[in-house]
Amino acid sequence: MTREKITLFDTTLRDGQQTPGIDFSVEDKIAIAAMLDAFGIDYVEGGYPGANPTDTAFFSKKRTGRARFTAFGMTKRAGISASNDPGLAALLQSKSDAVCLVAKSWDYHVKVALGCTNDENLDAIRDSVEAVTASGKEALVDCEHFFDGYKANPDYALACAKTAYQAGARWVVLCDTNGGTQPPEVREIIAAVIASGVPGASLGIHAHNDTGQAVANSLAAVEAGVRQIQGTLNGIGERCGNADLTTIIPTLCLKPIYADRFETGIDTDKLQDLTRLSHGFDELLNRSPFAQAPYVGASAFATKAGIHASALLKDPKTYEHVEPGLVGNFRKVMVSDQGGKANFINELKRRGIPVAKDDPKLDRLIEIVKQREASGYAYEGADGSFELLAHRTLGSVPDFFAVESFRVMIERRFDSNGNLKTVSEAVVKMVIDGQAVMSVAEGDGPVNALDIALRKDLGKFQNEIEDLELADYKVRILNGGTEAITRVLIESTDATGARWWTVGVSENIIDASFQALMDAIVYKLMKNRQLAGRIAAE
Ligand SMILES: CC(=O)SCCNC(=O)CCNC(=O)[C@H](O)C(C)(C)COP(=O)(O)OP(=O)(O)OC[C@H]1O[C@@H](n2cnc3c(N)ncnc32)[C@H](O)[C@@H]1OP(=O)(O)O
Ligand SMILES: CC(=O)C(=O)O
Repeated sequence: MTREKITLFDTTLRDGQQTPGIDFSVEDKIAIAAMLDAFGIDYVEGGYPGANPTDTAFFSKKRTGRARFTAFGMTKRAGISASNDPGLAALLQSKSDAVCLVAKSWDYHVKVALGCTNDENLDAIRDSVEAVTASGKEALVDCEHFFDGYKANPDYALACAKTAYQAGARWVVLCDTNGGTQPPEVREIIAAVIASGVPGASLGIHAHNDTGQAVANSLAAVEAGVRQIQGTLNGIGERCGNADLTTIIPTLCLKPIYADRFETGIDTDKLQDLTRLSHGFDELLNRSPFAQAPYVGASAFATKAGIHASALLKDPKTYEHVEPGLVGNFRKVMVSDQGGKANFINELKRRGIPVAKDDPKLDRLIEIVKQREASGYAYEGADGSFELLAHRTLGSVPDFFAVESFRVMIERRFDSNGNLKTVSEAVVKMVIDGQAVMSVAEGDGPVNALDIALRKDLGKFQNEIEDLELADYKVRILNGGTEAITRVLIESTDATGARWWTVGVSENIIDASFQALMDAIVYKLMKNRQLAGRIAAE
């Protein structure tokens, strides 16, 4: 059976640009357009030429190879002709292949926002579409507020869609601009549009996520007959965002209910790039990927619960809806107080630490982890500390050095120029090979001072930790009030590029930091001796 094509339209660079806190430069746009083009998206909407210098510069050249490079802008204003409308002229002059015109389709908006008559708006839609097609570009029309408009005045909303179609728009896109429409309403209204004479093969859906239904509404629209989906990478977009293409694409490709009937043009190899695409985009935005994102999140195939892990390790299908590798993601079985023997054996094996299921030391390790997690530790995010704890419980860790004491002082004083300054100083006393060593250091803050002092003189191990760097530091207060417990997580890295997290917990933030710093150093010394960090490929 031949499958019908679902056309993928990406508006990351246009609606995504309307996300609070997101502001792309021309260079960002060039990089993102290239990523989308290479992935196999059919249309890349790049922005609004004429509205701002960035978008005008971006559209001074064609930026995609395979994908249709699409400019966005509004229909001509009422009262002037299409040929005299400067906004429309900027769209036609841009180096785009297609123009997506936003048109009002709710009579209330025509009256309130445009201040013109319903017929003048229909004329604006018709004349603008004709001007685009006459220029040799493909025309698309985003019918803004289509679903709300249909509920208020079905005849007028349908007239807008039909006018766009009859004027020559290749795609008439039904927009749930305010994001409040529900999937059954989407199905019903699209059936009415198709019955009015606009074929499903010319219809698209543009859904916002204000009730968390953008993906569901997009899929409902496909079921009802539309054949183009508009969305964004990682669901960015105005307010709560747009339909997330990183969820929609794998659903269309991997779920038989869609995959048996439709094709997206994204083949198996490309689909395996999906997680990389999603994370690469977040990297460009300088933000952490959302761990619980469907398909592509770090937790999407992570199993914490012991009962799940036990079955998953017998057959992954027991707790996975699709195989993680199909979208370029990984299975992860975590150790925590929610874990049973299966979680621990799997994680230890991954780290090259053999242990038998009936080894009483394994029961002891599980007991320690559960007790410690109850007191505030979190080992699922502290792989380095977990590995050290496992070595200490199941085998041994060399006594590289012993810390006799440490002291941290914070002083607010005037410096020699008379400026008030807060100074942190740390003193650490250690014993290495029977020899007492004392280090004193100043730092930007107390933890920094302690870190510098700890690593200032490690005797015969000093040259081994020269490349050790503190990459990240996170503090969490676990319960409020005077009983507050502090959990510190520290990420370390070294010249090999390896990264590991260590944890410390105490009523005192300096003490918690000290524990995490100590684990970071001991892990590094173990790693140098290939006693730790031997992680099997996932
Ligand atoms: C649902 C959506 O996401 S639509 C996309 C929205 N995106 C953006 O608005 C981002 C880019 N926009 C801009 O930079 C500016 O709004 C511009 C350059 C487009 C226009 O700026 P200005 O000319 O200063 O107008 P302003 O933004 O104040 O108001 C919008 C104008 O467009 C008119 N307009 C809005 N939609 C349409 C439409 N579909 N067709 C014709 N005119 C429209 C409004 O009536 C208003 O006209 P008015 O100034 O006579 O009252
Ligand atoms: C066009 C658009 O972005 C919307 O209606 O939401």
